[in-house]
Amino acid sequence: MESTMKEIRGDGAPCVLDMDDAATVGGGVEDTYGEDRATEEQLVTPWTVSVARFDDPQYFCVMNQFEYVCLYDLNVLLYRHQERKIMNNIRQYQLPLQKYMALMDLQEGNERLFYKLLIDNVEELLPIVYTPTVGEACQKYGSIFSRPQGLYISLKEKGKILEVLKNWPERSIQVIVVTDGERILGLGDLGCQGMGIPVGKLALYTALGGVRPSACLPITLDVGTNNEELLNDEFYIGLRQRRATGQEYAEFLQEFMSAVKQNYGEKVLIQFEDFANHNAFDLLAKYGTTHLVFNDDIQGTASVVLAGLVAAQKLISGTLADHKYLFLGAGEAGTGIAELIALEISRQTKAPIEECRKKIWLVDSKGLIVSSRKESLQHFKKPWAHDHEPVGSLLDAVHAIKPTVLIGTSGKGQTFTQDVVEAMSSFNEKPIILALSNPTSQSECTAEQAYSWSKGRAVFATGSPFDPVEYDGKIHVPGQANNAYIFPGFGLGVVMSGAIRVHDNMLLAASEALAQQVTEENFEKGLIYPPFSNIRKISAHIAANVAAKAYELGLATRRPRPKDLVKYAESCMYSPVYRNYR
Ligand SMILES: O=C([O-])CC(=O)C(=O)O
Ligand SMILES: [Mg+2]
Repeated sequence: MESTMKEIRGDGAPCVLDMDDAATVGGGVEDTYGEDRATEEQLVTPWTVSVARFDDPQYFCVMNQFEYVCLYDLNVLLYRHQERKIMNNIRQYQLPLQKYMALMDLQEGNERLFYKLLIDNVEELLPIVYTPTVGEACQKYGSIFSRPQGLYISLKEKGKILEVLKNWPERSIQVIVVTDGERILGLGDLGCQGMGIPVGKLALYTALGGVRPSACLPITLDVGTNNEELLNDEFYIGLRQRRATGQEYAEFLQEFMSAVKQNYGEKVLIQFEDFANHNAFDLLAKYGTTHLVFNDDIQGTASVVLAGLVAAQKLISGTLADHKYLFLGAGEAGTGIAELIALEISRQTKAPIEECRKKIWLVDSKGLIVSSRKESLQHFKKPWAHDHEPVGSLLDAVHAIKPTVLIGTSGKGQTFTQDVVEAMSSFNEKPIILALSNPTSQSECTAEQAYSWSKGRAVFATGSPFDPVEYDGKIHVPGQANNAYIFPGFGLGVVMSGAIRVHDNMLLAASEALAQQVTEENFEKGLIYPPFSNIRKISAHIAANVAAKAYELGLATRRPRPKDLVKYAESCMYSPVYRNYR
């Protein structure tokens, strides 16, 4: 008979795990600070913890509790009262940036409460701690922050990056999100001020994917900036020099990647975020074979879009192979999505991938990518240079290709004009239109424009959040095709299986799991993504599917393989529950 042990889940419900599974609760990383809900049944004497970690935001609650300890049931006080009070405070602020700053203060001051709030109010707070407000915060980062978050590693630290990493107080790191700030969302080069992005992404790793906060490390590599405005800004927080390039840049990155592996081992997930195209593809290709790396903008975005397209087939009764795809933008997101679509069509139809790529067309700043341009194209665009006469504009390309799916990833706002959307709607009963550029100001069109110009017929989703739109008496709800659906669950799946490399099939697995989470009720509203309110459940399914694929591919090292991977994923997820004090 198999041995079992009783567990208490984050929501208080008991669940039973196999002994083997229980032995690796928390993804196998030691729960140094008692963040796991697995330890929350144990009574803790507050002063022992507070002496040890009195300055730590995770235990700020302990200080508060001294005042209340005899008077109230602490959990009730801290959960219900404090949470309501702080949400109420946050709602008082008029500007999203003020809300962002209040939430960052909370994250610094009382980390558990911050995560509790974020998890319980995810749809309301996601646009604040993440896209689009995080974009504005990055633009103003130098002037709004008194206490920096994350770890900055600058060119000045060349030769001693390992020492710098050792300065970070946490030892058991599972996920690093790193940027060099060169392409922050669609806002361009924000240099060191890009730190808001790794900080925000990792907050989502914890809130949406359940990776423990202490296991997350946000890093900004300061290699200079080419943003003249920042170079002349007295509040700019980074190096005042132009960006390092070529060999200097490559050597710096090499030292960083080696230092990470030396310090944290082989199983730390390194997520590249918002690097410029000219570095992102090379870094992924170079380190994909030696490190556990994932590029969110290439691979995460691809996986979320593929999920939406698979789900959309239910609304239009087709298969991926039935479509013709046109992209505006041939950078990381555009080519990353295109390649994953081609891979999935090839998997479904057994046709060679080269054939499947022919269904996909890309437009860049010089027009349609066609074979006559091949010689001058950057390497990541070459697979998309098909035979066709040159076409200059997006509108002409829409007329020439007659796509069924139009995807915007160029980082430029208002490029899906009325003419473009009307053309799409003239030869498609239900045109699929995805305006993916972030933040809101860079969106290719708004939800209102998409629905009114298509006369309510578009199957529409965006990278940044948009409110529902009423058109012709019907409410249309635009989905948010943002990689936030994927990376938290994907990362959890990688970490909990102890995967040592990321494989494309793991991205397909993530995509498949997300598409399966779209319900009939969601479809009825025209949605091709489930709501974020269920994201932790969704993340557990994504993690389980990714982990299953990692085991199947022989890339997982955590043994034995848990039998029920969804239950195991849930058991690994951090829940911000206060501990009980004597
Ligand atoms: O951060 C987001 O909202 C999505 C993303 O990765 C990007 O736009 O670069
Ligand atoms: Mg990004």
